[in-house]
Amino acid sequence: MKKITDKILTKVIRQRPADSFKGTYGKVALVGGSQNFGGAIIMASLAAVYSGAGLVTTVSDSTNQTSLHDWLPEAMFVDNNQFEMAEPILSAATVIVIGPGLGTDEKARTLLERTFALAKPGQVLVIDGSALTLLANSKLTLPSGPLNVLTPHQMEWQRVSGIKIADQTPEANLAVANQLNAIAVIKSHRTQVCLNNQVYENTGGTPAQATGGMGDTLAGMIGGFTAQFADKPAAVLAAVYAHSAIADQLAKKQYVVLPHQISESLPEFMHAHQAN
Ligand SMILES: NC(=O)C1=CN([C@@H]2O[C@H](COP(=O)(O)OP(=O)(O)OC[C@H]3O[C@@H](n4cnc5c(N)ncnc54)[C@H](OP(=O)(O)O)[C@@H]3O)[C@@H](O)[C@H]2O)[C@@H](O)CC1
Ligand SMILES: Nc1ncnc2c1ncn2[C@@H]1O[C@H](COP(=O)(O)OP(=O)(O)O)[C@@H](O)[C@H]1O
Ligand SMILES: [Mg+2]
Repeated sequence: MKKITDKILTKVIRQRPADSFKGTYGKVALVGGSQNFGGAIIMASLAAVYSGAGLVTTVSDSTNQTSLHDWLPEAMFVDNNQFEMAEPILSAATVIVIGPGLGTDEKARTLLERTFALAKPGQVLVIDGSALTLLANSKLTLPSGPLNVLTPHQMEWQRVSGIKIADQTPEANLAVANQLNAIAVIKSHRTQVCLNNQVYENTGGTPAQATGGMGDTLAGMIGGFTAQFADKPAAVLAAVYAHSAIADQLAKKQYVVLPHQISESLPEFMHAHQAN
């Protein structure tokens, strides 16, 4: 199994060209956040902005708008009850992230179906949290156009792949990822990424990360990294590594690392690990 190490950072994170503007760094649209799980989509949106996406739009339940803007005035907002307003934004996005806090009710399933119907070639579609549970339970198929990136924890992967947690070996996981024609980021204390018929194991991470919202943050980071860096598979690996490396750094002085602290550390961390 290949290892994901700090080498991936300078391979992916580039010094920004002077002659650039927000459009150079990609548009990320994030769909999620029910009335009960608003925090999840706020944390994912925070991660997308702080990892450097040029323009970020959050499509969520209207009850989440004020809290989102308290945390993140940089994000635009569309009420998911007016999904027709979100459609052109999703169509124009470089990356769509769907699932953090989406929930699994009928409204959520419709939002997932409509998003899948819009996703197209050239886009990256990051599927996380509730969207994975819905994918497994409602027998939806992944859209064939975009580069699909699945970010399950082990139980979500069990639901999607049918492989019980105890049987989730690299070989078994890779076989299903290949069958789905997707990148699978299978999260645990040592996250494994199935990509291009290889399994990569992350070398960072700490139990200080074991807190709600940590995966929502990773989904937003994968969104931000794939929006702005050309090599999309490498950008996924770099986001996975950076997420845990920042946590490892903070955990030297903290008993627990909060998801929003990972996001807030991203600009300095990326500055320190950029290549010329
Ligand atoms: N602030 C917010 O708004 C937050 C909103 N969130 C949003 O909530 C939605 C539901 O996501 P979810 O992950 O909380 O619930 P679900 O999919 O039912 O999985 C949990 C079940 O799986 C089991 N399990 C086994 N192995 C596991 C593993 N390695 N890692 C994790 N779980 C593992 C686990 O076992 P147990 O803990 O009971 O032993 C339990 O039975 C989703 O949209 C998410 O984005 C959260 O991010 C939190 C913050
Ligand atoms: N003990 C641990 N060591 C390293 N990383 C961990 C540990 N526990 C959790 N994590 C990381 O935290 C994240 C949890 O994701 P997830 O369960 O989807 O969280 P949530 O849905 O609450 O945001 C994953 O990236 C996982 O690798
Ligand atoms: Mg999660």
